[in-house]
Amino acid sequence: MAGRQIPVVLVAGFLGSGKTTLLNHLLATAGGTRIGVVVNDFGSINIDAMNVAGQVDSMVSLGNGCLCCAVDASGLDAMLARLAEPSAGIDVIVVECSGLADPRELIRMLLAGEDPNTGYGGLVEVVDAVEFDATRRRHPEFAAHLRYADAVVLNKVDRVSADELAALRATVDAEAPGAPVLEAVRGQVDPAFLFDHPERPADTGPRQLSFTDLLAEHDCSEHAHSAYQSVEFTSDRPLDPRALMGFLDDRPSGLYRMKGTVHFGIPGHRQKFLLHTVGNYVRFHRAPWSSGEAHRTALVLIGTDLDAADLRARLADCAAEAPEDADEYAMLPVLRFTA
Ligand SMILES: Nc1nc2c(ncn2[C@@H]2O[C@H](COP(=O)(O)OP(=O)(O)OP(=O)(O)O)[C@@H](O)[C@H]2O)c(=O)[nH]1
Repeated sequence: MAGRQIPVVLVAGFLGSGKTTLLNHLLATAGGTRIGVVVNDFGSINIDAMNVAGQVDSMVSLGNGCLCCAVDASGLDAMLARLAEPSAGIDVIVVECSGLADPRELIRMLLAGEDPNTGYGGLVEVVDAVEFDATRRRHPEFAAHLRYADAVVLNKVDRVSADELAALRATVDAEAPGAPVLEAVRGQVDPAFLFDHPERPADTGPRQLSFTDLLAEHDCSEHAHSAYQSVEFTSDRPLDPRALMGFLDDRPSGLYRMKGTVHFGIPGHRQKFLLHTVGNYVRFHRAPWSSGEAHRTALVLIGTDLDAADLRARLADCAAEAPEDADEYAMLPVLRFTA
């Protein structure tokens, strides 16, 4: 007889909405709750996995593509079964979907899953308060995912005005009828809320998961990700901060998301710089290199109509000649965008 099923909670949301930030917050504040994590990156460098590594009880990372297309139900079952080993003592499993995943497909796989120790625990949809309107216009199907949400985290509310927030709330309430909406800055919501989410209301109306919807023919080519591509760039040579800022100022309009680590190697600034761009937003965070970690730049660029060779060449041109001789103002353009 199987014991209690471990709930598997999906965290979904468009590129850069704040899923990894939310996950890190949950991991940091979950207290005694042991969380197993499945991280999915779009792109073959596992930036998200790197950004949560070290905090988790047990992690499976799936690189190289979108979780909903890369695994079939048995693949997902195998990953979950690993995390659900009784010896791991995991209380809840959180699956961070890639920013281009279709959660319906994952819900379907979880509902069809055969592992007796795990069961579907709900969909948490992260909405980017700044980008939501634009994303909704470009990708109506993403807004449609909200109707499957059991809870919505309306994130980055620090970056919108009270009026914008009120308008956004109205839209999200309409798109996710009955789902609780949690306004958040940096994903800071009470984990108890997401792991023990309220029962669905009796009349779940349009949010109800219909098997017809979920079992509908799933054609990956119709996903948003078929229009998106990811470009990886790595460099062992430090990058020149002014040159990199020049690249960022002049990045192609289709380049929606960049994330990864940058190595400048300038005296006083030899730490790792984590770079995030989402739409027009650019932010660096400093972090220590882990012991044994190579001091190198590793970036993933995600967008539409990208010229991969040109982007790689332009980034390669940012390599610094002699970072140790950089003048004292060299880092200023980067530090202006460093949190
Ligand atoms: N100002 C502000 N920035 C935020 C907030 N939440 C996240 N960010 C920033 O937004 C950027 C993207 O956050 P991530 O958590 O990496 O987003 P993600 O959804 O995991 O991204 P993908 O996996 O690429 O889809 C990072 O620079 C975060 O620091 C917030 O509430 N306010």
